[in-house]
Amino acid sequence: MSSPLYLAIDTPQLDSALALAQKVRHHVGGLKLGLEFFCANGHHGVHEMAKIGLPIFLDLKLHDIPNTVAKAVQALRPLEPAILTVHAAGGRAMMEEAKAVAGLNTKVVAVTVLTSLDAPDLDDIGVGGTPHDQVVRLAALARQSGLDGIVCSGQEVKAARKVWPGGFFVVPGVRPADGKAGDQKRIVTPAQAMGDGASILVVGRPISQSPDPDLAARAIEATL
Ligand SMILES: O=C(O)c1cc(=O)[nH]c(=O)n1[C@@H]1O[C@H](COP(=O)(O)O)[C@@H](O)[C@H]1O
Repeated sequence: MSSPLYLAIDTPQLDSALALAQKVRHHVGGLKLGLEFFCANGHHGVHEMAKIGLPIFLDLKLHDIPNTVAKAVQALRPLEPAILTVHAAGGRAMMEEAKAVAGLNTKVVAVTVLTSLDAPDLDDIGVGGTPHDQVVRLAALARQSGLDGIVCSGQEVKAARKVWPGGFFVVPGVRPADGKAGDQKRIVTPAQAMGDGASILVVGRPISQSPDPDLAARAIEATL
């Protein structure tokens, strides 16, 4: 079985992205390409990364009116990503349209509450209640909208799994017990996230900033 560990390749430089992916490719299950990579390298960059032979998770967190998001998803179809993200806060119609035009082999997953936000941050943007309640609410909405799953922190994955037993749950913001949180606020260990029902884990800096990325990936894998 392939590893549930997806490496977040957060760099705009194609050569560094390729070099990092080559180093860890035997110990991760997929590569996540985000906004900074895509803005700098576009479709060409995704094609180059796909040559490594691992599934590609295209994390563009689309969030706009339904028509615009649907057209963007259509424009991404030739890339055939294994996973694609949209923001659940874009609403039901936006999620329905994104799923309707995505390729059959692409899982469309909705970002619920970013792992960099805590309860006071939600309050600042006018969202009452806890991250936990908001994640559970948006998980139910993503499910009703026909998506394949959600992105949430490891702190809510157990509760989200209860409302959506068959969902595909992506958990970023995981940190080994001695790892630096950085800008992440709702962190758990990789083992806890998997035990609580994550389908895959997204890990960036604990691997990419390590002096030995392959060793760091293997050390995380060994805890799962
Ligand atoms: O959609 C994501 O992947 C995502 C959602 C979220 O709520 N939090 C989050 O950190 N991410 C992504 O997961 C990765 C986490 O990176 P590290 O904090 O370096 O492990 C980054 O690429 C983020 O863009």
